[in-house]
Amino acid sequence: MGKVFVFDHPLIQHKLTYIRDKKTGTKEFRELVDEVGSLMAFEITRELPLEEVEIETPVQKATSKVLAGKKLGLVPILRAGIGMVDGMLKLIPAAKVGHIGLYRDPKTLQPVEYYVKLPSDIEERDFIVVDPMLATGGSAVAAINSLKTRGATSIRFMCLIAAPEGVDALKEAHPDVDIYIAALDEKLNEKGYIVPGLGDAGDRLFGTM
Ligand SMILES: O=P(O)(O)OC[C@H]1O[C@H](OP(=O)(O)OP(=O)(O)O)[C@H](O)[C@@H]1O
Ligand SMILES: O=c1cc[nH]c(=O)[nH]1
Ligand SMILES: [Mg+2]
Repeated sequence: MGKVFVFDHPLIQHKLTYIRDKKTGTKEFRELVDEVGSLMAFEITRELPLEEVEIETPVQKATSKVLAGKKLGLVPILRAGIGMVDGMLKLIPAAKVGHIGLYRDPKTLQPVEYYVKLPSDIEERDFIVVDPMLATGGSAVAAINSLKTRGATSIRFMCLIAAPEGVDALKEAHPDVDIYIAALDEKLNEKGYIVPGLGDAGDRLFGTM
């Protein structure tokens, strides 16, 4: 079964409070989501494998560590996932970025896929699917289905805020996928929004309320 990790680093928790606050406007919201994207990228890459290489410092020859293993692929779920990608790329600039476009039908809450563009070397990469919100879980499950159908075998999911319903749905559908979140909230409301949540992440990022 996939594991769930909550990033309780004080800087992430502090910034998340201002992201949640309805008084935070679009510009600041975007900046904060970008910053938390970087901080979460730092945490999620903690276990990346290293290998020793030979180098020469100005003083003498030395062995030192560099990243080894499979290359990374980031896959934001459009639109809102885009808000976290630049922050992540600041720390892992060589990652390739695929995009999966999905919106949640407001009546049925079912995801509707409208765009998929992924790196060509899918089997070679460890993917991190990124979306600020894991609500019913429908969008994350569909995005990961889409990646797996195209050949991805190593996938993790990262979001800012998750509802217990979304975590359960994702674990059930994709038990091989570990989930990384900044906060696990209380529940979903009758419209499928996370409570207390932050509202509609895409609308707040792009100012489309
Ligand atoms: O877990 P779920 O119930 O599927 O809900 C979560 C999805 O809803 C939001 O996207 P939205 O449909 O609002 O699209 P947007 O990013 O274009 O605003 C959010 O960014 C997730 O993708
Ligand atoms: O609370 C929620 C639920 C789904 N999508 C959002 O953007 N926010
Ligand atoms: Mg939205």
